[in-house]
Amino acid sequence: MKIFYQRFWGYIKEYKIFFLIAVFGAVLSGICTAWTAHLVKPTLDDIFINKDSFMLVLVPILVILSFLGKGVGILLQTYFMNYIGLDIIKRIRNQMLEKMLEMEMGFFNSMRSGELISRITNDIGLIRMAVSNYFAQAIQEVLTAIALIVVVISNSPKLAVIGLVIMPLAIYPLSLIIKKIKNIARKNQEKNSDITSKLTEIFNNVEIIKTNNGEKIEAKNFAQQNEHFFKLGLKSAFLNQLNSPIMEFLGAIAIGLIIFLGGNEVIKGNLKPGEFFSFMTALFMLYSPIKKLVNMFSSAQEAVVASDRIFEILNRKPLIVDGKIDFEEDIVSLQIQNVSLVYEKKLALNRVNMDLKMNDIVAFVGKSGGGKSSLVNLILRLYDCTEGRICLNHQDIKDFTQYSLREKIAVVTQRIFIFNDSVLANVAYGSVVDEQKVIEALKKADAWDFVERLDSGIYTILDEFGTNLSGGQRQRIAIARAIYKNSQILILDEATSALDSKTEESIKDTIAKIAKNKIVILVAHRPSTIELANKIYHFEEGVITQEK
Ligand SMILES: Nc1ncnc2c1ncn2[C@@H]1O[C@H](COP(=O)(O)OP(=O)(O)OP(=O)(O)O)[C@@H](O)[C@H]1O
Repeated sequence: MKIFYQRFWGYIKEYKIFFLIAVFGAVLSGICTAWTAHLVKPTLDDIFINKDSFMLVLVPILVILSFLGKGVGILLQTYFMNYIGLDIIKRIRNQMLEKMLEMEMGFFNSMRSGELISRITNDIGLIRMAVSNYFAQAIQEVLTAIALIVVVISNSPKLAVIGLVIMPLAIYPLSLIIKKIKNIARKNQEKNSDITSKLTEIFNNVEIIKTNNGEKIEAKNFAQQNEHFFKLGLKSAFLNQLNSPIMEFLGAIAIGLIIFLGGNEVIKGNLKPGEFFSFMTALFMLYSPIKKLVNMFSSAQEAVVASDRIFEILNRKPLIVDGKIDFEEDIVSLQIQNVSLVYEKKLALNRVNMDLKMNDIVAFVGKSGGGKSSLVNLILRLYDCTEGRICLNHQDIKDFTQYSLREKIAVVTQRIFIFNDSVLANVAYGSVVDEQKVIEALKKADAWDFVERLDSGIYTILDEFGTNLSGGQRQRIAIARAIYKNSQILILDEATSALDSKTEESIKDTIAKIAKNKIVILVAHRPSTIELANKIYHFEEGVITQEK
């Protein structure tokens, strides 16, 4: 809990003025609340018993003013704290995505996408309440409680002892419950991640699920996870509610005792009725802030767990450390020197060597799983070599910033990314948009014919994953994107596998034409694609076995 507030205090400090206004609102409403309890005393003693006509006018005005003050205070507090809370949440959400995108590929392989989505949406949602409301509300409730305790003690210190001694007795059972709530909150949030992961998996694979008649299996698996989630939610709701009856029971004991003892004092004439009722009103009113504080503390457990999950990501350092040099010169050569790559335990590349020069068109061939795509991933620095090094113009790529390195490389991989945006934005993705250049790239990639015929041409919005395109059309958009980038290294990893032989032939001509002053790497199985290459590297189980 302490760590939680320390973490967010760092953020809140940046909104000093707004925070001070909110605290002023909290103080105002706290004082006004206590003042209303105090007004019971002049109402009884001065108006009813002493029949004071001046007080008859003054007390109602003071009542109205104190409620007005309370309302204004609450409004100031809630508006400014919500502003601070929502703004912090917005910033943390942005920071989280930026941080996640900085992570190496291994991070994404080990975390399910649903888990990441859940942290960035659900977990952040959970801390919102705590940051927006609990900080100022806690201040307000503590101040209200202190002010009411002052009223209680000033009316009868003797009776106050009874009321105020019972309170700490409640702390022990409540602390046990709160500990349990925290455990359940952790399980609950993990389960929520499981559910989001399952849903992402289902929606991303809906075609396969349908073709394999998997709807019932998926629905059943989901229902099981959902049932578990429901049980945890119910348990947490029950424990959260258990606080109130415990507090109420102990409160009733205190009030019963006070009525007995206080009534006795009034009968004996040691205490005025006004003092007693003011005391009782303040004590009744004291119950509300204390109950709210206890409830807030137990609800904040979810936020504490969520903030642990959020800061686990925010404090994590990417394993791929960015280089310092902006790589600006032209690429003349690419060296792969004694490179090995181990994914967790799997040896994917074993002491690979290669020396490529500008104007080379090389082909990586070999059986599936041989390590071709792994080498491409290393050149792109999506992973770091476990051993050996990769150099551009004889300088280790680790020295360069990842941004400047990837600016120099255009890739079409087996997995084609189409964004839910226009053809124009899809082709120019990551670069400055130039319509004429996009059309040129589409023409070179043999995609212009079909794009031109789309309803809005290059402005047609493509569906997520490019589901409104055929496999071959998707591939041609991806090739156009690589051509548009006009980088000095062009990597085509099975980039023409979905094309008919005539289109493939035409794209081959384009590649031959644009290969000038570039290094082109073709990862391929088909002999037709390999024809272009002046060097062929044969991969088998991570080793280059043949070189022509
Ligand atoms: N992210 C990963 N984590 C663990 N192992 C991986 C990962 N990616 C690839 N591998 C393993 O590394 C080996 C080489 O895979 P790679 O994708 O480089 O082969 P490839 O030659 O490109 O195959 P294909 O022609 O089928 O695309 C395979 O045994 C594969 O199972």
